[in-house]
Amino acid sequence: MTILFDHNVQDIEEDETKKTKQNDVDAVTDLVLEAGFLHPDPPQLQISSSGFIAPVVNAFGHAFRAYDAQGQRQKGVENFYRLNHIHQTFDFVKRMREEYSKLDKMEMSIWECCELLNEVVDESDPDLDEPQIEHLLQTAEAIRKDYPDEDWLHLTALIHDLGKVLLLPKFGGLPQWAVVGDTHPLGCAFDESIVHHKYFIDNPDCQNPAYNTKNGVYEEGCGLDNVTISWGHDDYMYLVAKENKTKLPSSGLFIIRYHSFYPLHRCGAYTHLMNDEDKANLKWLHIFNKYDLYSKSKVRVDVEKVKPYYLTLIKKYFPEKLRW
Ligand SMILES: O[C@H]1[C@H](O)[C@@H](O)[C@H](O)[C@@H](O)[C@H]1O
Ligand SMILES: [Fe+2]
Ligand SMILES: [Fe+2]
Repeated sequence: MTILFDHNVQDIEEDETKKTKQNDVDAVTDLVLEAGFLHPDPPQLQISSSGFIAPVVNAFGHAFRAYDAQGQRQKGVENFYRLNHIHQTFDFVKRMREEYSKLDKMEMSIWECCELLNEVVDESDPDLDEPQIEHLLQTAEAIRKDYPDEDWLHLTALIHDLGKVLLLPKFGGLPQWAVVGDTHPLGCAFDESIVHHKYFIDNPDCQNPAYNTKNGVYEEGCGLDNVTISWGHDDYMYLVAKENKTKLPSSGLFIIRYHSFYPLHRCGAYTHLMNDEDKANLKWLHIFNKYDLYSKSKVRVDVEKVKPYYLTLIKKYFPEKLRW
């Protein structure tokens, strides 16, 4: 089997190498092997310098995040991004943040929310068509295996996509383009690395010269907290966690808030807007992203078996009931 090194994340991983034992990092591989879509030839695993083993193909037999591949699912995904890029404007995001900061939609616990995600399927995702609760547990269990001592990271993984409840009628029933998919800043130029960039041509913000330069309405180094990012499940869950006074560390909140910001954490775009705290937190986001992306598989996690562990974490970091 060919071994490919993932240079993108290499520098962060060097610090982590000690923590990560080779025979402890096969959670993802196990899941994929059991599902039976790995073959020794051609090579279907990538091994990064830390020993993290990532499958090269997704459950549909395509490369991960292959937005330009042919197929029915890709067509739906492209249409999703067309709508997302046309309708997410600076003003739209401001209105959404105002509305959802009220947290007046619902009262419930974190676990109750996990169960609600059983109803949710994400149309923006070329790699997954399982109910979202599977994805939450797959991500959390995979990261738990490799980072057994970082319980905050396990819980962060479990809750990172809970914001997708915005799709449900009780939470306003927002359309998919306002909830899922990758995110990007508004109020400055749309970077070429954004998936299906061509559709921004019909976004009204393109007509506003103040929004069309590299810095736009921002100052270099202003910090991501001061940047308006397209509205969706990331920012909503960040608001919920913060306003309900979670005890998660700032790196956990950063992961939740920016995990869909692929132009930044995959492509290195918009880094000029970061401050020092963002840079420190980005290291954890890089680690998290591998598990978020490559743990997507058809192999189900036994929910009842792992539930007691996650309930203790929820109790440690969150109040019993949260306002949503
Ligand atoms: O399609 C996916 C999905 O919606 C994820 O939850 C999100 O975090 C990713 O950025 C996106 O590409
Ligand atoms: Fe997500
Ligand atoms: Fe996710």
